[in-house]
Amino acid sequence: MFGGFNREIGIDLGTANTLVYVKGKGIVLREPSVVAINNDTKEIQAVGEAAKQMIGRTPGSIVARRPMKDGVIADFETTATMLRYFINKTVKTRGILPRKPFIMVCVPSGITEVEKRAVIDAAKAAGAKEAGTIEEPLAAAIGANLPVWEPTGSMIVDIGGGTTEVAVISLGGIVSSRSVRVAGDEMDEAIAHYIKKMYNLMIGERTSERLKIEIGSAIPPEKEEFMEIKGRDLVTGLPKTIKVSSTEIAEALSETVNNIINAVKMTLEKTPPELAADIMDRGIVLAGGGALLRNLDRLLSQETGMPVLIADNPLDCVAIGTGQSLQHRELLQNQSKRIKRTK
Ligand SMILES: Nc1ncnc2c1ncn2[C@@H]1O[C@H](COP(=O)(O)OP(=O)(O)OP(=O)(O)O)[C@@H](O)[C@H]1O
Repeated sequence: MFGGFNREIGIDLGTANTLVYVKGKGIVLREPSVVAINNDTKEIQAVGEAAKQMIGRTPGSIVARRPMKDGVIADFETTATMLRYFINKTVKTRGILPRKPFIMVCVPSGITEVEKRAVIDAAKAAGAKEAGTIEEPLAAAIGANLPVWEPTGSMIVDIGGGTTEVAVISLGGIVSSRSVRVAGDEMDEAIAHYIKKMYNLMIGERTSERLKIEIGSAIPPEKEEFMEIKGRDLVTGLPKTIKVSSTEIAEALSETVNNIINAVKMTLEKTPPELAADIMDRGIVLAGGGALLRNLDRLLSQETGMPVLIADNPLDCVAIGTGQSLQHRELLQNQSKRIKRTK
């Protein structure tokens, strides 16, 4: 019924970024999941990239916030407004959104039925003929081209902004999974904390993220790299510039990285032996922006004794998988009926 060319849209409603995928066109919108609100009037000042630029730079009355912080919908009203804004922006600026599309929205696993309903309502309010939701690990696995519909075990580790979702999937369903609130945001916080402790320097969220992306690594890299950063000296209260090394950032990240590795190990321990053997053959697949942290694949492989691969487009996997899942709506519906029956 919804098979018409590009009437299907997938939206990855992520903690850090929201992506819109249109069948036949690919990813057409990619913006930070940030909303700036005027606290006095409660009016929305900016959404997406414009709002992200405001983080840490707003006057008292305006707050730039991430309505999905920690991988859950912390502020539903704002999330719904943000979703509507992104759908409308896709229609207006690109003019490619089909009329009355079917919209599939990827949501963090473990959100409540009420929250799912509210996401569906927000998508409908933004013009969807019909809307559905898919859980993030399943979408990531589809986007990473794992054989999720077959009777074989696949393991996906999706390291996003707020959460790391580890799941073993077989026959279109999640067999065992673990979701921990330790991912990219926590890495940024760990870096800021380390710089404060070692240098008495306060740095902003965006500076820590740059350190992580530019010189961060899960194990100290063979070739040392350095980066200059600016912050506020906590002793003098004045701006100051310092030079930080990649070894220092690896040290700052070690605890967070270990927590992610432990989540993978715990999920492997709960995985039935036949499926574990399949994963051993195929390897653990990393997705999400956190998969790009240098040497994380190497360290995870050393720690688990399993092959570890990074998905082709780790940042886009979930959005692509969400869009592609529409082709398998019937399988998804059957699967969720099966899961409800066995609960
Ligand atoms: N090269 C990189 N190295 C390390 N981390 C990176 C890199 N590029 C992006 N990231 C991090 O990836 C995270 C965003 O990933 P992604 O877009 O997959 O998250 P999300 O889907 O929005 O979040 P969630 O899955 O929690 O809902 C951010 O924390 C970002 O800093």
